[in-house]
Amino acid sequence: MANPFANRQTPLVAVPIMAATLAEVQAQIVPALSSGADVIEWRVDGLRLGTTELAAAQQLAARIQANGQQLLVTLRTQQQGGLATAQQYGQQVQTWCARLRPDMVDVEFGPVAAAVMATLPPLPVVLSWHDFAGTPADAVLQQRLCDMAALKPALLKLALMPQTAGDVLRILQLSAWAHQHLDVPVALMGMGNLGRITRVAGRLFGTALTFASAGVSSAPGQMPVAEVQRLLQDFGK
Ligand SMILES: O=C1C[C@@](O)(C(=O)O)C[C@@H](O)[C@@H]1O
Repeated sequence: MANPFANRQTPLVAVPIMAATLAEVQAQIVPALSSGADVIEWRVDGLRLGTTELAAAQQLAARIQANGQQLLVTLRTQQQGGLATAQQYGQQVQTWCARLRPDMVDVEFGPVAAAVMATLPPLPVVLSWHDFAGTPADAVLQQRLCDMAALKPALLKLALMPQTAGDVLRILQLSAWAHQHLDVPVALMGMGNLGRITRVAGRLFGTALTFASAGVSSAPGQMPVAEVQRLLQDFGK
């Protein structure tokens, strides 16, 4: 299985779809398809499909792939800033993979991550961890990244909430450190306005994936996709 995040010069750009109903997905998918983003992240936490709507949802997933974009399915739990319950988390992720047949899948880092990964189909796994309150100490984050890398996902993703310019610098520095020292591609981002620079400076600091908005934002600080693409090019020169 090829790793789409390996050896990237420029980060892949993902845009989220985050909807409660099929009608909302249908509306959000239109700008996402024409956005030029490499990846569409379908945040399925919070999505309620009626029994007759599954086939239509599957067609939307296939449309993303036919459009040459990679489909990332993410079920974000309440503990990590999403809407899904943590109950039977692995089972829920498995079910969404079977339904939408994505190209890659998000798994939240935690005590059950390894067991969850073992039950999934052979897809690239984006192993994620969020802190919506702050940016923990460097030693804590380095240890977390090492623990995550031990599970051998396709990508390690940390989203942190910088509170000071110093935190922003630490995120960028940690990104460069992880890129150099770990044998797994990484994506580190700062949320909120302060963190925005981390979403566009990835070419300098070794980030393999960044998140932008095609109308809908799934985290504070996401910028419009065209702006992110332009700045990624500018800062990488
Ligand atoms: O993990 C991430 C990163 C993210 O939280 C961000 O900060 O852009 C947005 C989420 O949708 C995604 O699953």
